[in-house]
Amino acid sequence: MFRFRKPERRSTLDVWIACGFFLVAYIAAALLDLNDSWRLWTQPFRMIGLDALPMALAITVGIVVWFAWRRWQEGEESRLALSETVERLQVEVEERKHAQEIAQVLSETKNEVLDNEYQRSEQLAQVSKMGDFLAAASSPEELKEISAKCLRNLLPHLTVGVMFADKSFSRWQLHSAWGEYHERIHPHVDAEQCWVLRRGQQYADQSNTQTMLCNEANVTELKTVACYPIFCREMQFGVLHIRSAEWQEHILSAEEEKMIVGVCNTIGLHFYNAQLRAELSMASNRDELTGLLNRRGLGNTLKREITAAGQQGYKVTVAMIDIDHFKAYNDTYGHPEGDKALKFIAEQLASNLRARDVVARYGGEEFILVLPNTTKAEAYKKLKAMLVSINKASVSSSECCKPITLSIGIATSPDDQTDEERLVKLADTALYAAKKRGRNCVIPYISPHANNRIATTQA
Ligand SMILES: Nc1nc2c(ncn2[C@@H]2O[C@H](COP(=O)(O)OP(=O)(O)OP(=O)(O)O)[C@@H](O)[C@H]2O)c(=O)[nH]1
Repeated sequence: MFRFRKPERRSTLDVWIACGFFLVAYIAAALLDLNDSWRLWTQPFRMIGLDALPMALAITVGIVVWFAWRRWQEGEESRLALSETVERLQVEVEERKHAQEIAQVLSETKNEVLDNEYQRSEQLAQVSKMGDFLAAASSPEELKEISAKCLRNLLPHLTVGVMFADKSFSRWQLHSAWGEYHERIHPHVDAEQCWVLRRGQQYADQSNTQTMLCNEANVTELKTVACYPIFCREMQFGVLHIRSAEWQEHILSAEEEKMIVGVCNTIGLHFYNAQLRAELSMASNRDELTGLLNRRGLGNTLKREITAAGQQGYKVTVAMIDIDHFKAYNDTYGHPEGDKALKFIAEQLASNLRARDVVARYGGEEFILVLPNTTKAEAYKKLKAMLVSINKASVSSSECCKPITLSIGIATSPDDQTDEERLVKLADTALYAAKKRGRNCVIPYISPHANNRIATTQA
């Protein structure tokens, strides 16, 4: 392709070209001069003495041709310059277009990243809110409700079932389900059939073989399954079950999965804490030796019963029970035998009660019975019979080294007192009278004076 020459080189070339033209014109003129017709044609000029005119004309023609050629060449050069400029501009336009496309892609990616970040921060806010609510939950039912709600907010677009263990931890009941195919999720699953529960790990199946699927997954027409355990320290509390009607390599993206596993672990931790709290509260309200309520456990129960009795207009009778000569029993047969005897009495008392009655170990060898909806006379009759039956049972039981007798004092609310502590104190006053009266008897509280009199009267 023709390229532009630099101006200084072009001017030198132009001189040479002009000389060339001149030479060509001169040679042409000389050759023409040899030609007859040329001589004939220039004859008139010679006759009038203008011999040089043909040469001058030839030179002029040469110069004109040269100028025409120069003009043509310059036009060619500017056309070339123009086409190069156009080419350059086209390249520039292409480059700009490309840059614009990159900018567009970058801006879209940025928006996507921002959207994802926003979504993630929303989800984190929800998870942290869930953590607060879970920490404040006061029952397993509340924990289940809060967990299911949070999971629903995090995975609203999928078919999901949230299952929690029943009391025996052998069956997982469907608590909540949502999504297009939620009706196809089974209402319960047995622990032995669930790979998540058996392995204690998340389980996903996106193959179309279904060989490893639990019965729950096989019977439904849904295809891909992903299950996540809700557990803590080997204790399984629930399962998050996600289904899809399509074969999918991943139901959840890697990011979503990471978040869901974290949420399930948090829920598991709260269930575990709640269980620990319940066990702790149970332990602090229970007597270790007999398994009965202890004095702390009794406090709340007695208060509740007295309030209910006041509201519903019935009577509650409290019986304070003490084993007779228990120090001597311990001294004679040893402390371990004394423990056995205490357990025996606890079992006897519990087995003689109605479902609503409460028995507690008040301390040492003292027990308390709370008998709702029982008058003093009814309690007296019932406890007298109990006294005899426990004594009889102790005779034949291998738990007791010798027959055991009990002394019992009773007081009734609202007749004697409506305050639980004072009511127990009155029952204790009656018990003191029973001891004084010779033990192995039931004494109702009447008044300090009357009880004193009863105590000193021979049985
Ligand atoms: N084995 C055993 N003995 C206990 C336990 N708690 C308290 N005791 C014993 O219970 C006995 C109570 O004795 P006391 O308060 O003198 O009464 P008692 O000997 O039963 O005499 P009375 O009540 O007047 O008939 C003490 O010897 C305590 O050591 C326990 O958990 N296990």
